Amino acid sequence: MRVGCLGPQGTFTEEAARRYFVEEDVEWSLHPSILDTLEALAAKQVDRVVVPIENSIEGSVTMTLDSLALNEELFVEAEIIMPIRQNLLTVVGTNREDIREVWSHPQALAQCRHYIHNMGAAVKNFDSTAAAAEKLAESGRTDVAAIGTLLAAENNGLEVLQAGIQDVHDNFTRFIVVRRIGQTVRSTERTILQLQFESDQPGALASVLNVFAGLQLNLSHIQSRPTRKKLGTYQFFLEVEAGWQDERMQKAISIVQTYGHQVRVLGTMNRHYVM
Ligand SMILES: O=C(O)C(=O)C[C@]1(C(=O)O)C=C[C@@H](O)C=C1
Repeated sequence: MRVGCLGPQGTFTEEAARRYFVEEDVEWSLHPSILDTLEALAAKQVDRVVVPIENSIEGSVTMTLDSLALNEELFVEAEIIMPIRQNLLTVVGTNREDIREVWSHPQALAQCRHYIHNMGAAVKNFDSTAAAAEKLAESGRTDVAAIGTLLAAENNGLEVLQAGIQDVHDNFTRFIVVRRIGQTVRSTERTILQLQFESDQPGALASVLNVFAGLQLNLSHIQSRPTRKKLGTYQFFLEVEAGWQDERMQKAISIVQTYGHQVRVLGTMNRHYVM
């Protein structure tokens, strides 16, 4: 199986993907950004991709949600949860007092926001934590640090100046495994829905939420995102604690559709912890 994820080697996503697909015979394909990873799946260059969707400190990875919403070919088939330990990586011989800039992926920088603020350093965004580590090693700069994995330090000959620098000790990221639509995916645990309202009316969202409540379906996540059509108009992503094939789930979807709202099933997934 060909599996795609964010590269270069040593990203958190690659770590999660390798731990999840541990028993499969995988041909790995690393991509420069989350968007490129999902595009490779749509273009049939790979069979599955793993992308981050939410972090316990910083919240949703909106690029992933928006891409799922825009591309009707994609379907989520599993969920992976992995603990995230951020590390301050430097060129050998760097003094902490000399660090003026910190380079990393925006999600990683956000997870260490207070730590970086206390250092008095500026931040610079990269497409992945491993890309930042690679660029730091190439530059040889001793006034810059990168934030990333221990593997990225090892791969690039960087020193781990400090480990576990995320602002909250218990830090977890949720990743999803995505495939192209086609074959039926079975799961018992969770379904992701995209909800769009035809018109803005009082109680529209409340009436939808009541349908799930009435059928004893627990919502584990709700996120609003712009419709991208008009300022101040939103679509919603709901995660519901039941598989797509669950009778109550099917019933909830058809009731919401009879209200005239658009509901699309973005995937159905069981949860896997990789430690
Ligand atoms: O840059 C990486 O290493 C990634 O795998 C991306 C990513 C993310 O976008 O959330 C994955 C896990 C961590 O939360 C930090 C960064």
